[in-house]
Amino acid sequence: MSGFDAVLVLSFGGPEGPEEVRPFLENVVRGRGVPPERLDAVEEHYQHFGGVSPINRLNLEIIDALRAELERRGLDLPVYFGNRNWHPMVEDTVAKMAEDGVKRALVFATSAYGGYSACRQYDEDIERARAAVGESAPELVKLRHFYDHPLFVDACTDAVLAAREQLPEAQRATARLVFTAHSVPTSADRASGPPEEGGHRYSRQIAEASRLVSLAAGMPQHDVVWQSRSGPPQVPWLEPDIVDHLDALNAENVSAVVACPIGFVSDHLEVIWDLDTEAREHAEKLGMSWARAGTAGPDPRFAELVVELVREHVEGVAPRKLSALPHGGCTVNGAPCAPLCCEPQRRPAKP
Ligand SMILES: CC1=C(CCC(=O)O)c2cc3nc(cc4[nH]c(cc5[nH]c(cc1n2)c(C)c5CCC(=O)O)c(CCC(=O)O)c4C)C(CCC(=O)O)=C3C
Ligand SMILES: [Fe+2]
Repeated sequence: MSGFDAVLVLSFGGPEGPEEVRPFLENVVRGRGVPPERLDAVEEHYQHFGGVSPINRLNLEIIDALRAELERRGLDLPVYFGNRNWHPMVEDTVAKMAEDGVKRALVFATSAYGGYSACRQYDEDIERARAAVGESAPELVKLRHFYDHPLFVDACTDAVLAAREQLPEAQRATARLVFTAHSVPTSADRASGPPEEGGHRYSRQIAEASRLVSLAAGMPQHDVVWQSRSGPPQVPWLEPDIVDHLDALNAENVSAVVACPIGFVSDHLEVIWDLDTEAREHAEKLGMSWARAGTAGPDPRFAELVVELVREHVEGVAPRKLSALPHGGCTVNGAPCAPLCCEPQRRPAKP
């Protein structure tokens, strides 16, 4: 009927023990000009949690919920799991899919957005994995961006409202809603999306998702800021950083913040370190109240969302989206969305 025989959940990956941290980090930054001092600092963040990132466990929870939701909808599609940077590696998973006789699969990448790191790099993963497997590799069709899907927006909205409830009652009405996403080099943001769209697809989609959630939450005044900056210091990245932004809000006499990590689908290490540890401590130092909204991944609507994206392909369900911005990301066998879409940036040459 639909012509698809499996779903592949494709994610970032993370270490599961102290000795896995460094090799994982080396995989992440391979050839990307991230200075060793930055890697040392990030290694410490991971070692702080025993060298275990929560990301694999959270992805397995998403997969369990996805399997149940597929079954509930009567869709008989096995779900596979593969990562870019750590085990199970996507190359091994796609090899297993080929062995199992999978011919054509839908790929759910665990990012709602366009841009090089959030979309195109997952295309590269698909291409690399298929090339490693060779002729028997299944056809892999990536599902589209979902930053403005009503189920994603609703899940984030309820998480924001639940976080606001954690604040002292007197501060709830005036608390500032602050959205965060992973920073990227400004050049990468400028190059994101097809050239005819004018660039900045990543930051525009983040801003749009944030606007939709802030309206739905009834907290229209909101800010969009960035976190987890990497790379060499001389390369400009999207700003302001959440920690600097807390200083700015404090100077404006804002006394409470609800932070929503809208750029991520689960509470992985960059959320529990950069927000729950660094930003929270900074807020406390400034005497500000701080509440962090959960990510959409654990919400039951998230599995429904993934299944709805699958049903767009297998049942011709009409795509639901709340914004007028285009949604890309749906391509075959790792092709870019359009010529020159989210072109990888040239990394600064080593001095
Ligand atoms: C846009 C974006 C997303 C969101 C889209 C998506 O979710 O895919 C994302 C997600 C994630 N990023 C993660 C971890 C890391 N990202 C790094 C480095 C970088 N990220 C970048 C961008 C993004 N990253 C960039 C431009 C770099 C610089 C190097 C390069 O150009 O590639 C580094 C290297 C060390 C450092 O931070 O310097 C680490 C360890 C984890 C897993 C955390 C865990 O283990 O739980 C997740 C989900
Ligand atoms: Fe990252």
